[in-house]
Amino acid sequence: MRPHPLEPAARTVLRLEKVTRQYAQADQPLVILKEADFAMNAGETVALVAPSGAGKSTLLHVAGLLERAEEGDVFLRGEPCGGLSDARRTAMRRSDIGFVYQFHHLLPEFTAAENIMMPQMIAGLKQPQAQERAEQLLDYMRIGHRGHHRPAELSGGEQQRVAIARAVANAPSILLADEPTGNLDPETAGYVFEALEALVRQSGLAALIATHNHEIANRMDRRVTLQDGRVVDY
Ligand SMILES: Nc1ncnc2c1ncn2[C@@H]1O[C@H](COP(=O)(O)OP(=O)(O)OP(=O)(O)O)[C@@H](O)[C@H]1O
Repeated sequence: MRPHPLEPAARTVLRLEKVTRQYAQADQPLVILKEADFAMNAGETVALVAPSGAGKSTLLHVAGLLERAEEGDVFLRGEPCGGLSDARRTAMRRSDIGFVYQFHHLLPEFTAAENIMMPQMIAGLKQPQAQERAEQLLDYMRIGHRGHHRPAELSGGEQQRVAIARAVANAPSILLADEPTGNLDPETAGYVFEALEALVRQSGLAALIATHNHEIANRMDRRVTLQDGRVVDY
């Protein structure tokens, strides 16, 4: 249904509508998401807390256009994405969505700054501008002095802060994070998460963060879980 012309502009940046995602098995398919509905507004932070194997990563992959739903659709800023070509989905993902994973997945042969410059230059930015933004982001994450180091020369917390900076390098409107602090000790997890939260709040990103950490979940605007393949608030 079209919004009324006098309504304020829709603030929903991500919406899943009756999304079903299943994996083929020998006997019957393994259904992970079943007619799942979910919506997230600009600037909203949402924690996704569910037991291991419940489908958190699957939900993030479908929401992030890395996997296609068998049924239902994903809407990015109102645009239905299910029927789009792989190339178009990749373009939308690159411009609109940042991903952070449990492991940093930084390119080992490049410095921290270069890792953050890479997605910007793929998006067409010139090297000096990409470098300036990388340096700003490193400063913001309080690791400005580590920009010339390669990932192997950084601590786990520093590596993850570089990964977060890289995820937002192209100024996406949505951040999807899969256990972003799951590989860190509790103290490091705490300060990495603080940096992530500050960045999200400051930039007005909508963030969906899968986590087993209830302290982190409690700091989000909203908490959701997966129940029988559906997304429910708790
Ligand atoms: N490609 C695949 N083929 C078959 N089954 C899969 C595939 N990917 C995931 N699964 C299954 O789907 C279920 C949900 O997996 P998913 O990784 O989404 O869970 P999760 O909640 O993120 O778990 P964790 O907290 O352990 O990371 C699991 O039972 C998993 O084994």
